[in-house]
Amino acid sequence: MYHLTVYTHFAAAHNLINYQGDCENLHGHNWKVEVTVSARELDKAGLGIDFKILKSETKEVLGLLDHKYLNELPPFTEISPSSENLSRFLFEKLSETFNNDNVRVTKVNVWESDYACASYTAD
Ligand SMILES: Nc1nc2c(c(=O)[nH]1)N=C([C@H](O)[C@H](O)COP(=O)(O)OP(=O)(O)OP(=O)(O)O)CN2
Ligand SMILES: [Zn+2]
Repeated sequence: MYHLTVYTHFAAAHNLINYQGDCENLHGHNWKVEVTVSARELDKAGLGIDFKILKSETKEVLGLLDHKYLNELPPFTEISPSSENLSRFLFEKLSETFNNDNVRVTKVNVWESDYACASYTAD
């Protein structure tokens, strides 16, 4: 199995729901997002999936969140827009985009700072 990872980012505002502390107040982050897909086979060019496609399609999905107030967007009107919930949301959206007979999204890391990251994986 081949594992490919791309790295991109988005900026947004949020406030945590059901949280007691500073983060219940409106604030923002420049989230960094790492997407890993796994490919069983390579094409004739030796690629599992072209990084160009992986990056451009990932950016399109992140466009749903970029420069938005996350708490106004489903499902974050109902669940807290924590990095954990963002990683699962992005994992599911990116799986709709990329999964096929050969390629599957296997991990999404969401970094809300240089020091703190949440991940969602296939298992
Ligand atoms: N497990 C999680 N914990 C926290 C999350 C989260 O998504 N998952 N999110 C937050 C807040 O979003 C908050 O903005 C982060 O605050 P904090 O950790 O205090 O970050 P700072 O950059 O301000 O770091 P300092 O170390 O306090 O300078 C909180 N927890
Ligand atoms: Zn925050």
